[in-house]
Amino acid sequence: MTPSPLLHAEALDFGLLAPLDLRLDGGECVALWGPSGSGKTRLLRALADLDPHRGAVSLAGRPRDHYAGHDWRRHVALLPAEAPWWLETVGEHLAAEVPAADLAALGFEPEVLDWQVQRLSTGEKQRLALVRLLHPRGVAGTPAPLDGAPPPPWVLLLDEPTANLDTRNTERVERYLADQRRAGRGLLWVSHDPAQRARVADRGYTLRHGRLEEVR
Ligand SMILES: Nc1ncnc2c1ncn2[C@@H]1O[C@H](COP(=O)(O)OP(=O)(O)OP(=O)(O)O)[C@@H](O)[C@H]1O
Repeated sequence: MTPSPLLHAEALDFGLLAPLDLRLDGGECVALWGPSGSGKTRLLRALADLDPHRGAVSLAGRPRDHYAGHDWRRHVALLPAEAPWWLETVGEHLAAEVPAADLAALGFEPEVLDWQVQRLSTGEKQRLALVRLLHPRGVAGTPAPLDGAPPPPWVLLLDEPTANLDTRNTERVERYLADQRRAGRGLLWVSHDPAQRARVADRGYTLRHGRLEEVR
């Protein structure tokens, strides 16, 4: 029997594209690309259950309805192209126990937690939003993971996570995300860069003529 995919969308319809099927396994990185305005962000938002949609989406074999809304979004976590920041300091946005190793992997000293958000550059915001995706503040009662599963999030929906970064920081982010794959998380990664897709992804989906097509 084929094991169920980590994330599975069947006949997903959010009003822009033909109803689409998509699967993502744990430990897999799948690239997503297509022209500007083709619907990549809206697809990620539908998978994260942030916008209305029809069709069946399941996580670890359990349908969306099995999970409370906040629990789904904790497990199927979206990194937007421009993540919002609403509190004064970086540290206020992150879990109190955010590992220094995660900060260091993305080029930060622990002092970054005291930095004012308003001083952050675009690229610093992008890298710190990735740390926050893995270690958000104020997530009550992290559910016990399934056997062998990493702590949530299990799926990372990444909207051009290196768009504002130089080569060195792009490498840091790629390494950090490779570590997340090794931990068993599944990555759906929007990238316009064919060289990056070849480096990081096992396969891909492209949006063409209002349809999602799988590319191997
Ligand atoms: N809330 C919304 N309501 C209606 N249309 C929307 C909404 N958000 C986005 N759109 C439209 O849906 C289309 C797809 O937008 P989307 O942001 O998903 O594109 P994209 O593929 O991510 O593009 P880019 O590569 O430029 O980021 C665009 O025409 C956009 O204007």
